[in-house]
Amino acid sequence: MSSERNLPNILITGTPGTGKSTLAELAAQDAGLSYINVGTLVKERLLHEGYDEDYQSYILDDDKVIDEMEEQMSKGGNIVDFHSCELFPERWFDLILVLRTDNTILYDRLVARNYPQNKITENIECEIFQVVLEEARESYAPEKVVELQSNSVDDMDSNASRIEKWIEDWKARKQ
Ligand SMILES: Nc1ncnc2c1ncn2[C@@H]1O[C@H](COP(=O)(O)OP(=O)(O)O)[C@@H](O)[C@H]1O
Repeated sequence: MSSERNLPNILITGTPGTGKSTLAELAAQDAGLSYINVGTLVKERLLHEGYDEDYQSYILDDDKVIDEMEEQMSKGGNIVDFHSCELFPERWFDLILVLRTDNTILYDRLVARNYPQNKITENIECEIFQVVLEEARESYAPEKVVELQSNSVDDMDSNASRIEKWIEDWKARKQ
């Protein structure tokens, strides 16, 4: 399906706090692509079935999310940011990047966000057991899934450069 698009779609996923939003915004800006923060979209367009007070997060309505995004995704040129990846159609993405962060660094980032303890524990366990990476490998072709370290600002810069280069290569292959 990617042949129908003139620009690629990239998914940046990973445990909350690994740096998805920071990297996705930077990469979208560098490449002139659109940035889609699915969490924000869910909140603003009411694409959920309510709020889980214990985990302080919205319960997604997957069908509404897909319907809302379908048209823009079919055009290409999107960098999508979300902490889960199995709900999206496989055909949407040309590259799936899974950000990884060392536990102690991730812990400090989540504490700085004032997350409740149960949500911090859940997310640290999610990172230890590489839940999102496994989910990505099960949901997408293995050659499209790339794991990226996201511990430092240097990591972020090199990840942004890698994405920029990958987009250029994708466009060159299209011509
Ligand atoms: N590679 C990185 N190195 C250092 N700090 C980072 C890095 N990526 C993100 N951060 C910081 O970590 C926090 C969480 O980043 P954010 O992009 O909001 O994560 P996510 O979108 O995955 O929840 C922010 O304060 C951000 O500035």
